Amino acid sequence: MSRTRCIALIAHDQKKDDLADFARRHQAKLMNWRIVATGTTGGRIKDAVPELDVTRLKSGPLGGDQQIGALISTGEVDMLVFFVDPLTPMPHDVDVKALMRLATVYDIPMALNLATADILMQTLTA
Ligand SMILES: O=C(CO)COP(=O)(O)O
Repeated sequence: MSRTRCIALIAHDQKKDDLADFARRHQAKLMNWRIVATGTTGGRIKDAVPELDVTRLKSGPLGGDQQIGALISTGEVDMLVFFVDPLTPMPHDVDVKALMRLATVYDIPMALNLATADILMQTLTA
């Protein structure tokens, strides 16, 4: 039997409202996925849609991006939605870059903004 597919959801602070709204709008499809999220983002998703299966990892600046990168490298994450804030300097910018690099290395679908994430969700049959 195949395992439940896993999507990683992350948003920088200025984009968390957008991601909470994204989770609400795509709730029906996301219900079929296991979700992993960085700490604060995961809390916001749970608040927005309590029915979703969300595993919260560490907050991004404390290693959460790296944890998600590790899960990608072990084949446990099938898709990445990461609403990045391009206008704010981040102390953990190197971690953000490393995560995007691993998503590219392992060739998993990766959406870095709302428009692309919406298109990605539309391609999912369930
Ligand atoms: O900083 C982040 C991603 O780089 C997100 O972390 P939080 O979800 O803990 O805010």
